[in-house]
Amino acid sequence: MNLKQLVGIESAKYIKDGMTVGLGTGSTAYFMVEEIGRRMKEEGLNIVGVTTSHATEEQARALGIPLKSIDEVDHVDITIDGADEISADYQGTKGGGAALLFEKIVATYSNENIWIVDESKMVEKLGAFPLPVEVIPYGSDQLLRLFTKKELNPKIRTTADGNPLLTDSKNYIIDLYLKEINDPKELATWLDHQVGVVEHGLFLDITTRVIIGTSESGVKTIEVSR
Ligand SMILES: O=C(CO)[C@H](O)[C@H](O)COP(=O)(O)O
Repeated sequence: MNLKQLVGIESAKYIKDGMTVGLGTGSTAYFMVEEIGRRMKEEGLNIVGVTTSHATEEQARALGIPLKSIDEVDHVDITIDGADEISADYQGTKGGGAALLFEKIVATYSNENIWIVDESKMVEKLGAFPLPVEVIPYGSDQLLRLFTKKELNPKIRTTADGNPLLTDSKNYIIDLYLKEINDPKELATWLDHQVGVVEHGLFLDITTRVIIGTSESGVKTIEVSR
C-alpha cells in the first residue's frame, strides 16, 4: 500500500454515522473517498458528502455516496483533504489540483479539517511548491503584470494544448514561484485585497489534524490546537 492510500484509509476512521463530510480533491483524497464508499457498502456507514470539485463529485456519485451542496447543509462536521505543503507550524498551501476555491469554502464551514499527506509534503517553511492564485479571466494580464512588479514570479497555469487552464468556476490559475514564503499571513492579506483575485492557496489556521504517511513508521497523526 502506498503512503497516500495509507493516510486516505486512516483518515476515514474519523468519519462516524450521520456525519456531513467534506470530500477533498486530489490523488490522496481519492483514497479517502474510495474508503468511504467501501465502508458504506460493507459496514452500512451512512453519511452525506459535500464535494470540493467536479472530479470528486464524479467519483463520489459513482460510489453511491449521497451528496449535498455546501449551500444545502448547515455546517460540515469534518472535511478531509490533501495539501501541497504543510509547514512546521501547520499552515498549508493547497490548489495543486486547481480546486482551492471550493476546498477553502468547504473547509471554512467545517468543524474539523483533517489534512492527509505523505511525508514529502512536510516542510519547514512554505513556498517551494508554487502558490496558486485563482483569478477571474477579465483583467488577469494586469494581475500578471502586478505580480511580476512585486517579484512574485507569476505564471499562468496552462493545459497540454497551451491554453489557460479553467477551474471548476471557469477562472484562471496564476502560480507564484516564490521558493520561500517568509510571512504567509502578510502575503495572504495582500492577495485578499487585489481586485480580480478570487482566492489563493494559502490555507492558514485551518487544519485541526494532520495525518502523515511515513515510510519508516507508518501513520503519524498530529492534533493541531487552534
Ligand atoms: O489542493 C489540492 C487540489 O486543489 C490537493 O489537495 C493538493 O494539490 C494535494 O494533492 P495530491 O493529494 O494529489 O498530492
